[in-house]
Amino acid sequence: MNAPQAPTISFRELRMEFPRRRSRPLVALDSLTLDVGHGQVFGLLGPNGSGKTTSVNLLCGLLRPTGGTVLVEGIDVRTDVTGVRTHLGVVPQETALYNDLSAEENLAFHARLYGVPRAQRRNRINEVLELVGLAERRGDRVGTYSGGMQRRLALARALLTRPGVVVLDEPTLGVDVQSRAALWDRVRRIAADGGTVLLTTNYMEEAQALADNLAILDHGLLIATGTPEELRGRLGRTFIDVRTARPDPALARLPGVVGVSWHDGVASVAADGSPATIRTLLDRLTEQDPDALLVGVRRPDLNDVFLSLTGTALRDRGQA
Ligand SMILES: Nc1ncnc2c1ncn2[C@@H]1O[C@H](COP(=O)(O)OP(=O)(O)OP(=O)(O)O)[C@@H](O)[C@H]1O
Repeated sequence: MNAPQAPTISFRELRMEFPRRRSRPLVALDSLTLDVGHGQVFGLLGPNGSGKTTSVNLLCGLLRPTGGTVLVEGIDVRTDVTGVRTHLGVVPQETALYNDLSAEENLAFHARLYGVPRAQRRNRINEVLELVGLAERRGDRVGTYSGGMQRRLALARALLTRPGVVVLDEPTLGVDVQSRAALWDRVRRIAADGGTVLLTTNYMEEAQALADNLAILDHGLLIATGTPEELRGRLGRTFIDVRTARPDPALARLPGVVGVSWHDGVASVAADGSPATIRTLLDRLTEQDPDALLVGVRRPDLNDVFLSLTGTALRDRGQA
C-alpha cells in the first residue's frame, strides 16, 4: 500500500485579527485548521466577509497571521515566503493586468519577472494562451477584453510558472455564463493534470460544479467540511418548501425531520422523504397557518446546507 501523501496545503490554527480604532480587533479568521490534498479542487465557500480572501492572502504571504501558520508543500509561509511562492500560481480578485499592453506582452513581462528561462518563454506563453482559449486575441490590448477574458488571462498568467498549486479568489465574480463555463473547464483540467486548486467562492453552483472537497466559512469560523455530496447528505433526502408565517420550531422534533430553516417567508424542512413524514409535516404546517402554501419538494442543495449550518454556528457562539 502507498503511504498517504502529505497535504499540499495545511492551515494550522490560523488566526487573523485586524485592529480597529474604537473597538476590539476584528477577528477575520478564527483558528482555521484545514488540509488540502494533492490533485483536488478544494473550495472555500462562504458569504461576503467570511474570511475567504484573508485565508488566501495568508496563504500567499501577503498578510502575517496573528496566530497559527500555513504550510505549502511542507514549507512554512512565515519563514520562507519565497519558497512557498515557487509552488503557487495565484489569480487574485483584482486581476491587476496592464490594460495598455497586449495579452502576450502582459505574459512576457510576468514570465521575465518570475524567472521563466528565456528559452522557454515563447512556448510557455503559447501553451497558457491556448489553455485559456485566448490564442486568437493574443495581440489585442487587454483594456479591450471583457471581464471574463481578463479573468482567463489572469489564470494564464498564474499558470506560466507551471505551479503545483493554483489559487483562485472568486474566479468567476462578475463573469458571464459562457466565460464561467470556460473557466470551470480550465480549472477542472488543472486538477486532472495533477495540480491542486484552491478556490474561494460564494456561488453554491460553482462550489457544486467544481469542488471535490469544500470548507464552509462563516464569520471567520470553519463550520463544515466534506464533499458536496456529504454536506448535502447531512440534511436528509428531501426538502419540503412551504410559504408560511414563521414555523413552530417544534416541527424539527417530528419523526423523520432532520431540520427546519426559514428564509424569505419560506420554511424549508429537511426530512427523510417518506410519504408519512411529508403528510404529517404538511398537516402540522397547515394547522399552524391555514394559508400555508406548498412550494415544492426537492433534493437539498448547498444553499440549504449553508442556511442550516449558519443557524447552528450562530447558536453555538451564543449569538442567536
Ligand atoms: N485589511 C483589512 N483591514 C481590516 N479589515 C479587513 C481587512 N481585510 C479584511 N478585513 C475584514 O475581514 C473580514 C473578512 O474579510 P475577507 O475579505 O477575508 O472576506 P471574504 O470572505 O473574502 O469576503 P468577499 O466574498 O466579500 O470577498 C471582513 O469583515 C473584512 O471587512
